[in-house]
Amino acid sequence: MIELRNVTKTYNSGGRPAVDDVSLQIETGTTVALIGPSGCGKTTTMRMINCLQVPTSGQILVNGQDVTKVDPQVLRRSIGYVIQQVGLFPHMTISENVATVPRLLKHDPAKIRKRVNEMLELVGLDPDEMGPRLPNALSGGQRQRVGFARALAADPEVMLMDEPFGAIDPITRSKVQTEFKEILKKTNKTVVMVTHDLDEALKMGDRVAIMRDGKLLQYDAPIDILARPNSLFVADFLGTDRALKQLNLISVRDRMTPATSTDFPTIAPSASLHFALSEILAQKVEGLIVREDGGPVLGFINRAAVLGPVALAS
Ligand SMILES: Nc1ncnc2c1ncn2[C@@H]1O[C@H](COP(=O)(O)OP(=O)(O)OP(=O)(O)O)[C@@H](O)[C@H]1O
Repeated sequence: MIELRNVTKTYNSGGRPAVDDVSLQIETGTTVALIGPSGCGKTTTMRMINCLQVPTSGQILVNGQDVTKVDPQVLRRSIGYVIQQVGLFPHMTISENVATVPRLLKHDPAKIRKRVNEMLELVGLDPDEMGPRLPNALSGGQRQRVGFARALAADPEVMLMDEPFGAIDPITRSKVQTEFKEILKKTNKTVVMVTHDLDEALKMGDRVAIMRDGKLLQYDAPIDILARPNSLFVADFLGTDRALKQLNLISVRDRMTPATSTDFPTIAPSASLHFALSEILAQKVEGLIVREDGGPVLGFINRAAVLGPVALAS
């Protein structure tokens, strides 16, 4: 668990704080996305967790331990860090890059080799094909995967991710987001990520922290933030399509009813209500049969079921 207690950071004494009295708790195994307008203090907040910045006042605890009391080298090796520019060492092979922290930690070479291969496989790269290559022989999306594998290699409990998908094209980004999210859940990482992309924050975050002028305005699950923004600023920030955004966060499985007819197009149970609505509109039908590809009928979803659950505060 990561805990920020009344954390303030002022870069210039007497100036406005970059981070202003922020308190929040991040449960083990969950992901928090920090989001807000440029300059609101997201990056500073994240960088204080691995002591790349030191709080002016307040405390940051990782598993009950004050991060400013831990040797910075030890702290940074125990916290994975993924950044947009990836920062791979250009003259080292992909395998050597992924092995960086385990080598620093002086793990056994055979164990490191095994771990590197496991990590490359985990992020969808073939160790035999990709491992011997240099970073410049990879695409941007592949390099991002290597950066992620490198951060995971030492099996840190905590991962910090600074705009990790910023440099990837939108289609690859969506795929990589889904894969990284699954890996982070499977490996039970506690994650703090900074993003400028609201859809990314809503997709990746178990909770989203919305900041403005150094202050934490709202800290809630995506669905709750969309349903109940606590200020005009947050409501504006979420945009006028926040009802539609809620549909993205709920799956067909959660809203389907028993099927009484099979005479409709089909949709997968894991599809979002947003996708179901667009299919219903595009195909001009009343509803859709829910089933896995080639599997038995699981249920039915109609327009009313899609639109019913959207709850918006007035
Ligand atoms: N090293 C620094 N020295 C002085 N001021 C800084 C430093 N780093 C950040 N700041 C200032 O602190 C404030 C918060 O910056 P920070 O980078 O944390 O915001 P951010 O929300 O991550 O911004 P962005 O979305 O533009 O990356 C800004 O006003 C910024 O100019």
